[in-house]
Amino acid sequence: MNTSEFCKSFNLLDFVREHLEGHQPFSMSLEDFVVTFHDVGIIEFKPKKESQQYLALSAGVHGNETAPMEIVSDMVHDLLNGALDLRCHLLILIGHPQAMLKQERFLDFNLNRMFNGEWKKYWDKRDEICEVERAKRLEQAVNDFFSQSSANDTRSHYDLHTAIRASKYQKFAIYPYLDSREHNPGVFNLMQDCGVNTVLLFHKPSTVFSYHSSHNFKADSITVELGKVKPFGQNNRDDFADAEKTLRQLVDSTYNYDHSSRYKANGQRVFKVKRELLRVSDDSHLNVDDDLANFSSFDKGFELLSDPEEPYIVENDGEAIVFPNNNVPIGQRMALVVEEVQ
Ligand SMILES: O=C(O)CCC(=O)N[C@@H](CCC(=O)O)C(=O)O
Ligand SMILES: [Zn+2]
Repeated sequence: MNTSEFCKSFNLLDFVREHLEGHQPFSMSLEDFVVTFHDVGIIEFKPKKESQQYLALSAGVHGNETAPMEIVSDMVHDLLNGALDLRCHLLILIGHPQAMLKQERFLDFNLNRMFNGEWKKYWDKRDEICEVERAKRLEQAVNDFFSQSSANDTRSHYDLHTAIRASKYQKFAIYPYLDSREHNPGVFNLMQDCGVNTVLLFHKPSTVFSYHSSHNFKADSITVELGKVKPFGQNNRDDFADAEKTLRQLVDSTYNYDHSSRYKANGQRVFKVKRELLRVSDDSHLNVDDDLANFSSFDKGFELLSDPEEPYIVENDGEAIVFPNNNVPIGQRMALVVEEVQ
């Protein structure tokens, strides 16, 4: 097959399904860029014209979160076929090919709890936990990508997800802890342009993918929850139109970064984490319905987390919950208790 036939028939998700065990790297030179398929689900586009923008887009770090994978797959197809221009350095990552094949969140261990070197703690168990080597490989890809940039270049990483349950605010983002850096208003504005009107500020270092790139490369990184988990083919792509349009504008550089505080005037809600509720024992149990929406709030005095040793009783009216999950192992997050920043 020649390059043009390869590009015309290329479907990223099918290609990933066909190369689950990995493949040898290969590159193709097209008119405006060189594209390198480094490994399964790891594709880098290098523009032939100079660019100071380094953009990493990851999707499918959880294998059942299909809409973001469909979006980046279509973008790759359009790049290869000249329907989308490339004006930045671009890294596309399909996070967890094996979980994607089964449309499951993860197979052995939550991949999005393995970054920022956390996988090293599980290295001896890499034969039992398939996510260990994948976390290492993804980190390496991000490290190689951002290491090519210099101090004056712009680095960004948008880790695209969909949430298990519905949300009171349908699209929201989690801005990782920034160590000593300031939040970038441009990121809030960008989120708003993606249709994301709620941003949650995380309060401490973590092991999620967006924290890895933020912490190690000072990238403008953020985890974006674009809607609710649905099987492949059942996503209504109109629901993602603003996000998709904005991501494409980042790639072809028609997006105008705006560092004003317009997101405030436009009513973007900002929350901060008050408490992370961890499973401390087999008896830890969140007293919430399975279909309770993210950002639902409670009255003071409600026993949100039952546990013989460490229950959590709501301390103030209006405390809200995000990502409640009774199905996590001991030591992992069962929920975030959040409150709105006024
Ligand atoms: O809906 C849920 O309960 C989880 C959705 C999801 O995968 N969220 C990410 C958020 C990562 C972050 O906090 O930046 C996760 O839990 O990994
Ligand atoms: Zn996810």
